[in-house]
Amino acid sequence: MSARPPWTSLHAQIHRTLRSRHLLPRDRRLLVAVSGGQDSLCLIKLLLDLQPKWGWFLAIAHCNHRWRDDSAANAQHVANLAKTWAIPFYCTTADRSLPSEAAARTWRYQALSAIACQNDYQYIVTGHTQSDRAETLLYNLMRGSGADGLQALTWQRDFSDRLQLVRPLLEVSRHTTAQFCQDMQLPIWEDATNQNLQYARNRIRLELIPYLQNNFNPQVEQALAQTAELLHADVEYLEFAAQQLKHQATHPQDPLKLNRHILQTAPLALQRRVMRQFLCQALDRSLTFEQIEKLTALITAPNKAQTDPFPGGAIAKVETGWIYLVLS
Ligand SMILES: Nc1ncnc2c1ncn2[C@@H]1O[C@H](COP(=O)(O)OP(=O)(O)OP(=O)(O)O)[C@@H](O)[C@H]1O
Repeated sequence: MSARPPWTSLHAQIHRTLRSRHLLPRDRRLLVAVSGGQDSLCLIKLLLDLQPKWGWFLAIAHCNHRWRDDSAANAQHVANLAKTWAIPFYCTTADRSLPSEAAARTWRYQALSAIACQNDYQYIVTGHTQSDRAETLLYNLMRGSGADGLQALTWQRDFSDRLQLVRPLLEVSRHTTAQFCQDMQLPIWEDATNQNLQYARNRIRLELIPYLQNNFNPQVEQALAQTAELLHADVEYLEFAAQQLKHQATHPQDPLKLNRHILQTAPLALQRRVMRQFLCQALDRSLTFEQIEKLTALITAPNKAQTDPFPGGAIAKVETGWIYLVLS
């Protein structure tokens, strides 16, 4: 008989989080995204240890960006771990060079979704931590994000009707995942690019956060993550209220026409969100703050006012009580 795994306070914390937030229901098929770094190793070990209580079917997915000389060795390292734990392993390798961190991220999520869909997994689980959440909030704050960007990394996100992304470690610091890996003797694969100060994200992690911890608040990561959590609830509510307002303001026979009188009585926060939802849906792309502001301005603009063309050529115009979008 194999010995039972040790039960630590972190096991108990994650067990409680999964239960209270209903993140990963029992008996589901989970695809765990493992880079080989400390956070995702901590995640997979916790899920393996909790598995008997929850009845999940676990598998590992690794994405090889081919960014580093040791990328193939890194993938092999994760493959070996999956073999040791006797769980399925899926690996995708990029077939083109990925020009930026953002491009790599987009490719990675597409690759993970494809593996999940082809092999019938309902959940992709990642090892994002409280520290990632705090860093993402700071990064987006400096880029001028609204609350939507500052809610930074949510516990779960729908990829489709049948596939969800879940991040169970959002209340766990990177310090804790490192300690856990050490205690459990998990073989971390160190990613040398994490130390490269050319990347803004690394400068935030290695320079800005330590500065804030030393000079302002030792618990700054926790405080920022808490801000993200509060903003998340606000954003959820505002998006819901905006959806309802958009529904009321949309012309019953023409989805490209909005009633200005209804919008004029709403607060600016909702006007902006309605305009963003309306434009994103009609043009099927995300838009900049300035483009949404131009459309919002039409709510109170004189009759016959219009915007410059949006990407793709569409123009919004005012016709007495209505704003309507003319697609090119
Ligand atoms: N190469 C990889 N293969 C599989 N999973 C990965 C890989 N890289 C990252 N992940 C998953 O994503 C999580 C977050 O990693 P990291 O913080 O490096 O990514 P990121 O680019 O900042 O992602 P995001 O934009 O989603 O925050 C990891 O804990 C892991 O679960």
